[in-house]
Amino acid sequence: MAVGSGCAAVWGCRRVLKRAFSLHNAHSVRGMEDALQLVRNVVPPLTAKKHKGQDGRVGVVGGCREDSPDAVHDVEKWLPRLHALVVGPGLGRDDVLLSNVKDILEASKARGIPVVIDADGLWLIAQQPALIRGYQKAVLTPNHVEFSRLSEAVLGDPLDGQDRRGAVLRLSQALGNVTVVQKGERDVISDGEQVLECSQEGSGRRCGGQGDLLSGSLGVLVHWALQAGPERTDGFSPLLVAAFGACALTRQCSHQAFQKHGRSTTTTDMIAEVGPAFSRLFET
Ligand SMILES: NC(=O)C1=CN([C@@H]2O[C@H](COP(=O)(O)OP(=O)(O)OC[C@H]3O[C@@H](n4cnc5c(N)ncnc54)[C@H](OP(=O)(O)O)[C@@H]3O)[C@@H](O)[C@H]2O)[C@@H](O)CC1
Ligand SMILES: Nc1ncnc2c1ncn2[C@@H]1O[C@H](COP(=O)(O)OP(=O)(O)OP(=O)(O)O)[C@@H](O)[C@H]1O
Ligand SMILES: [Mg+2]
Repeated sequence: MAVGSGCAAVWGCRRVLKRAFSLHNAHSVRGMEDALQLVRNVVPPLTAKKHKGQDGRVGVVGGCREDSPDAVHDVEKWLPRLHALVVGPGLGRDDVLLSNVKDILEASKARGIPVVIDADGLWLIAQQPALIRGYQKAVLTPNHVEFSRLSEAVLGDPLDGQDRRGAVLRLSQALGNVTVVQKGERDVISDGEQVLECSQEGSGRRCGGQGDLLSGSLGVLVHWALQAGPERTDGFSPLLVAAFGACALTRQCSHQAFQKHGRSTTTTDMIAEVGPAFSRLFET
């Protein structure tokens, strides 16, 4: 989407049409370039006027400390400093641990802290959907199987493979418009109102840990998008745009790492690609 004085009129006209289309049809899926531009709109500029942590302090609840008796108290101390929390990567499914994670989620919601819930954090949500129902600062990032478990637990029916967009929309609505990302060949993202699909070219490698890269980068993008506000996301929810950005970044990292390492690509190789991938997608 070219935006400049010469194109202002075109841009303005297209923008009105797009907004009309997108607001009229809640299931509209936006083009990749338009959606990438929305992500660019929320990336905070680097300036000498900022200090450490100002553009995001993100906590990860990944299972090491959450097994201790004082886990909730220990983590709660950090909450006032955090802009977002990522819950789930590497968590495990131990009952005592998940009980602590439940209390940490309750404390985070009470403070209005945005939460990204992935992996075994989703195992907990499938068991207790009420934990995040209606908390519109939550983003869930299920893979195929995790989505099916959630769909079964919340809607009573497993994944409808035919109509992925409808399935994601319905699950989001049933959870009170939390944002849901169904990862897959194309990532389908919905806040129960609108739907975005990310088809950024990734790779054929399905090494473990790629979902962790997605949920971690999403923790940062959620903070940036909420800080930027809906006026920067053209009528789309900031969380929807943040989720699209994390999906595109993760897939681009996979694509770049696979070009270098082929079948031996691991998520560690992908992490090394975050800088160049981010620049390619979001640095104008
Ligand atoms: N960094 C860490 O610590 C990480 C920790 N992790 C943790 O590891 C645990 C296992 O995680 P996971 O993702 O392998 O198990 P899950 O999603 O329950 O799938 C179970 C089975 O479902 C199937 N299946 C899977 N995908 C499918 C598809 N697209 N389409 C169709 N079928 C599909 C497949 O069955 P199979 O084909 O093997 O019979 C698969 O074995 C879990 O606790 C997770 O949190 C991981 O998140 C990785 C990073
Ligand atoms: N069939 C596919 N083709 C291309 N990209 C895919 C495909 N399936 C998943 N991806 C991408 O791979 C990344 C991880 O998705 P995946 O479904 O493997 O998550 P996951 O199972 O939670 O990963 P993890 O092993 O970290 O738990 C996402 O960026 C997703 O878009
Ligand atoms: Mg995963």
